[in-house]
Amino acid sequence: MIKVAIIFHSRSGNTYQMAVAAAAAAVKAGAEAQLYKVPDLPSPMVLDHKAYAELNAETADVPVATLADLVAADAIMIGTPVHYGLPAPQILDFIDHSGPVAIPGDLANKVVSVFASGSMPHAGQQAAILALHNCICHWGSLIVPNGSSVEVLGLPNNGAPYGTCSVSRHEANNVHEDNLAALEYQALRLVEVATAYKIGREQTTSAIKYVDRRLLAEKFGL
Ligand SMILES: Cc1cc2nc3c(=O)[nH]c(=O)nc-3n(C[C@H](O)[C@H](O)[C@H](O)COP(=O)(O)O)c2cc1C
Repeated sequence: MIKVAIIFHSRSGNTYQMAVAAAAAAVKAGAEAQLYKVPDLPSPMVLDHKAYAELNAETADVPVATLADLVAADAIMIGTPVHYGLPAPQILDFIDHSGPVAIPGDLANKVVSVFASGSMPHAGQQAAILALHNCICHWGSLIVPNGSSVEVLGLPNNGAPYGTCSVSRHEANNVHEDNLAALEYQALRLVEVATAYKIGREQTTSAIKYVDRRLLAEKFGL
């Protein structure tokens, strides 16, 4: 069974709502799904303190992501709020610390897909997703975008081929049903690609086997 790790950061619940929908969709697609929140930073800029406190209580039992969780997964979804047109710094900080598994190629056979929530239309959701696509290239993983061929992706509140984007209008837990439907497609597509890739890898020679772990251990202390 394909294991999907859904890694997210959220402050007012929108990205969390998207992550929950993605997990349900991955399970519906026949995979095993686990949500992970990335560690918070020491002094987060919080706009909606009530929603932040409620979300902290609601996600108290959601495990904090570790690098081992990335390695254990076949497929990874990353969910982020948009911060000044970029992914949230919590997500970037987590990725910054992924060297010990990224450098030796332990993430190279992962299939990865990204979604984002911003407050306003055209205010950086796609830029944030594409910024995370850059990181995924450094991991050597396979990016699964949404594309635009399927009807659900053309619903009025969808349209970004890169990954599902929501517009919260500064409201907590305000993800539109069009976006939830797009996430169902995105998770199904991710599970499909991860399944095909897993079967295909059993029938081919892995390029990753050429990684010289001894050299990396010497150079980076990994
Ligand atoms: C520091 C900061 C910067 C933000 N910058 C943007 C931005 O560039 N574009 C945007 O659409 N929303 C921006 N927002 C709003 C959030 O992205 C938006 O409210 C999002 O839905 C929050 O997701 P969450 O409910 O999962 O926390 C910003 C919020 C914060 C706290």
